[in-house]
Amino acid sequence: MAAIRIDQDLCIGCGLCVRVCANDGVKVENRRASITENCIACGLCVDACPKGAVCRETSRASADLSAWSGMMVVAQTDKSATPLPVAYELVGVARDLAHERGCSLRVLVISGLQPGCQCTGGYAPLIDAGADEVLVLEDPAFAIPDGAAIGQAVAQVIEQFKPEAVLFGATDLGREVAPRVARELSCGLTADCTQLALDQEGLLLQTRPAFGGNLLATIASPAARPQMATVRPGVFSRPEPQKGRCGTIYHLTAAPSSVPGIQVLSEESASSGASIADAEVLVVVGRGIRDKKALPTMERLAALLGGQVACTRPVVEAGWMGHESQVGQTGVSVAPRVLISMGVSGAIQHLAGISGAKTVIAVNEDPDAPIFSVAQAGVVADCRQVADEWVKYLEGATGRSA
Ligand SMILES: Cc1cc2nc3c(=O)[nH]c(=O)nc-3n(C[C@H](O)[C@H](O)[C@H](O)COP(=O)(O)OP(=O)(O)OC[C@H]3O[C@@H](n4cnc5c(N)ncnc54)[C@H](O)[C@@H]3O)c2cc1C
Repeated sequence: MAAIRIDQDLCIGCGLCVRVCANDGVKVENRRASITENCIACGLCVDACPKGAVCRETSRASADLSAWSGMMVVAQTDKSATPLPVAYELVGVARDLAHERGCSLRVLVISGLQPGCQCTGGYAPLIDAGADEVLVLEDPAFAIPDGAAIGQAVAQVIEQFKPEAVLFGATDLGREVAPRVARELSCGLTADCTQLALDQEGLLLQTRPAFGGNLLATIASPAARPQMATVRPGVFSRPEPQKGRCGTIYHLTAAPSSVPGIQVLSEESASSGASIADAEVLVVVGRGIRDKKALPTMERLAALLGGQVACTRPVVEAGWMGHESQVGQTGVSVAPRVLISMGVSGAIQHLAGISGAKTVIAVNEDPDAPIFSVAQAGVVADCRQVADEWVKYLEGATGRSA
């Protein structure tokens, strides 16, 4: 990130910089301007200064942009050090960007296993998915999702390999690690991107919904490296593996952490089920189910279809389901093969999380509900009645009953 510097020899103390600053980030004393601690480096004062006395000062990380090249994906892993599905989704999009840019793609795997150990199946699938190099950063301490320690280690690897762009999955841990890395490297970070592209000069264009999804903001980072973005699980699809692709796997040892580590005193499972981000079939319930008592039927329907139940934000706010089940802008992005939407209006913040669904079947009493505009099949009816009938039919067809 750039900071603002004032050349005291050029400054005439006119105060135009103070007038344009919305943040009390600059003051004039004794006919000379100086930057205060409130400065957010927006640069309005740079443009306003008639004498060119105010300028941006580039940081350590961004000093020599040409030293940074190639793409990097930071791959979070599960307890067995197997990369999460979102890592493959990121490799797919980063591979396309690297191809367009004519550069290489490294995947940095965060492994909590003992040095030299690898997950079942190894890391070759990352190469099949598009990585040219896989760097396995190993430290048994990473078995604990400690954002501070992992962030510090990831920043060190990034400084060593100097990729021009780095992508993180917007998982709980990714959302904690990525800002710490950005802070450590003094670069920017765009959270929750839904599109990534390159401009003519090869700058990473990072697009994300803003203002409740009513606006798409495209953000570039021309003055700092690396360019960094987080992407939610399910936004991009997992690439088809290309068996036999060439690539190299390296094992790196993390430097000892200098941040105070997290100490685990006891463990309690927050949810027993699999993530809704990975479900092939989802029954998404909205406020239209009207009562928590309707949930068991929805769960039964989901089970009979081989899927899981997810929900809208009001259902979480009512305390009927946990936040890990919420689909949408402030929840999880999902990409099931079939999504059955029960009593969901289809607000834009909810639709932001279901764009990856292949087929949407919507059940709503209101024929004008916006959910129908994204559905391939729609039923105008009471969703509780439809769920009852559907469960009865499936139980009859399969011979199973609750
Ligand atoms: C910054 C921000 C972030 C947000 N993030 C999210 C998010 O991540 N996820 C999310 O879901 N929301 C989010 N919201 C809230 C969002 O704007 C909507 O309020 C929410 O999605 C509406 O949920 P709903 O469809 O369950 O409820 P409602 O809007 O109340 O819709 C209920 C629907 O059910 C229908 N209905 C009623 N009874 C029945 C019945 N018996 N059978 C069939 N249909 C019936 C109604 O016709 C209606 O269409 C966010 C809002 C903001 C401002």
